Amino acid sequence: MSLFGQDRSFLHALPAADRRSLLAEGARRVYEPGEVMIRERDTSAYVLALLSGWSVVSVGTERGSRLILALRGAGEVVGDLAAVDRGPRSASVTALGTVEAVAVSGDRFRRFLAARPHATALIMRQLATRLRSADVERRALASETVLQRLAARLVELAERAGRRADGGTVLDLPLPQHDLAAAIGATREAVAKALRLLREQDVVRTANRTVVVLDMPVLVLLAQGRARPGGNPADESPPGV
Ligand SMILES: Nc1ncnc2c1ncn2[C@@H]1O[C@@H]2COP(=O)(O)O[C@H]2[C@H]1O
Repeated sequence: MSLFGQDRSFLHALPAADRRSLLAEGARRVYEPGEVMIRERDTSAYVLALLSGWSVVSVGTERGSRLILALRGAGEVVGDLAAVDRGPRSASVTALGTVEAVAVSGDRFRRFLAARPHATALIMRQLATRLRSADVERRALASETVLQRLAARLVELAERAGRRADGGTVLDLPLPQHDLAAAIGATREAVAKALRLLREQDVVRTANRTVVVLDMPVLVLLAQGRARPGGNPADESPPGV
């Protein structure tokens, strides 16, 4: 499962001349931390090419909570679905920190793609990656414990946003810790319980906005469902964890 996009973002994969043309089609915008850049179900159709900062893609749930679908950063485009299919916005996109972007109207973005088959192919690849990731996510939700899903998320965040320090891998989370629950489709209580298990076994250490992974090999095994907290095969996870 993956919160992040492809290694090579849309803007970076475009030839430099095309990248300049696309950015010249739009207007620069700066979003403050927490500002909604795109609102779920809106009928707007602009595309945002992200220049810097992190944004979070999420949907509201029936229970009034939110489910985090993805994190998007510099070089990526968001808002492509409405621009392509002219439907309402499929999700909200919110700035995590300050985000700098260029907003290109849906019409201009479609014209840009129509004139450049390789750019259209990149968008198709992005959609394919997203669909694959959504399939993996559905399987995880249907079959994995909260502990396993949390471990997998932490491994991913460590690989993509981790740095070696403090005797482990420090995750300077682009995501506040309390959003971890929203990122694995679990309740906060279940995530707090899973984190406690990981802490008790010295697999992670947690502080305000950071998580330090102390034992990556065990975290990876937990993510793969090949280890149990405490390492005792008889030590079954309680239901929901
Ligand atoms: N599962 C997802 N993964 C990554 N990005 C998404 C996902 N779902 C929606 N988005 C992005 O969020 C945007 C919301 O507005 P759009 O539907 O126009 O386009 C959407 C995509 O760019």
